[in-house]
Amino acid sequence: MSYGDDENGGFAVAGSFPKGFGYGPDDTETEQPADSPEDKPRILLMGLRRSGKSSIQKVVFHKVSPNETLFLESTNKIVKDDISNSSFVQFQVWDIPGQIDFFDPTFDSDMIFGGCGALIFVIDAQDDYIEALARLQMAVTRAYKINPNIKFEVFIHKVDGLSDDNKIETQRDIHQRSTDDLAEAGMETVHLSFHLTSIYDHSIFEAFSKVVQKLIPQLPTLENLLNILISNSGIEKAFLFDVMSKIYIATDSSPVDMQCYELCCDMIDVVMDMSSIYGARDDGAFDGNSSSIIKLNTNNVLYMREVNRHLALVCILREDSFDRQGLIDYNFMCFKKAIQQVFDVRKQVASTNNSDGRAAMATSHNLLHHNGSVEGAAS
Ligand SMILES: Nc1nc2c(ncn2[C@@H]2O[C@H](COP(=O)(O)OP(=O)(O)OP(=O)(O)O)[C@@H](O)[C@H]2O)c(=O)[nH]1
Repeated sequence: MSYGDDENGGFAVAGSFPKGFGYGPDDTETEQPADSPEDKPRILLMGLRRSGKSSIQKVVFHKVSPNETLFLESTNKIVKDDISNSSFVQFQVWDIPGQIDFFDPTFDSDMIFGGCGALIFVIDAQDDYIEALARLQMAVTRAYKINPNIKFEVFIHKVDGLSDDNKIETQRDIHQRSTDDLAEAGMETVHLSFHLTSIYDHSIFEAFSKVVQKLIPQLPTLENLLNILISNSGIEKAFLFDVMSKIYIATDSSPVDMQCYELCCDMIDVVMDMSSIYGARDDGAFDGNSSSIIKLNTNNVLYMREVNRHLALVCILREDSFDRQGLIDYNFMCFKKAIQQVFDVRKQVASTNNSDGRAAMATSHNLLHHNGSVEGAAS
């Protein structure tokens, strides 16, 4: 059974968009004015020196291998990395040097925290973290006063060096101490989220995915669409990936199994490598009609379909469900159309705002990169 118009019609997204978001300047197919880099929503990476901030940025967004980060030079000034050119997610990642002094008059906290969507605080779990926790509290207090909408994310990082028991104990201890510190400062309403991360496995991509998802206003709609797709196609798990960064911007509502996520990431790597060698386009990237099937010896199939220039659907399903590939493909086409509609609504809202003279200002919600025309991306 495929899903029809009635079910698709269920996503009333128009009213849910915040006013004033725009599209990425690199999207030549849109008519929206370009945001200046300073206006783009940003994710801040903070933490003590050598905690691993630059490494995270390089591994997730620049395809640097973890070993190459071993001898990274210390960052001395704020590094602004605009990742919107290659990615569906439209933001800047700012790497704030560990030694920066929040009370220094040259540190423009209003500007830095004002347009910030999420603040990621990186704590080196292999080191003594007492100083890091004091610093975390200082950063959160300062940032929250300026912008109470910031999402605070704590990466308990470098956990590759810890045993499983130790990881859990460290997370519990950091959680306890940091929430106690905040309560003492009268800020018990501030919510911190904790993630165990390492650049040596997929945990850093998973954690970044969770951070980015919180900043995507269309997330519930995307999740609904994925739920409908999988339940009607015999798919076990589906991820909507930003191909370049391997961040998944949405998945269906069944729990995420790390192994399954890793398989899907590996599939993206394989397919991108193949297309960079044999792809028809100069940039080697997928086009809108690309697909790939990998059959595993566990009787499962990995199936990847390109949604647009930046996004791909990667799903895992049992081999016997894949016998009905025609049905899956039909449902996928409906899914792709629905995704297109979601972003078309967004485009309309933005252009209405612009024609009213309310120029699109970037907000923390301004994350998704609209790919003007799905058909346009297909060769
Ligand atoms: N074992 C392990 N080492 C890591 C991990 N992430 C980063 N490192 C190492 O930590 C060291 C410091 O990393 P950087 O990325 O330079 O740290 P930083 O926070 O940017 O440091 P500053 O620029 O001084 O603020 C490097 O040698 C990295 O290889 C990790 O997940 N596990």
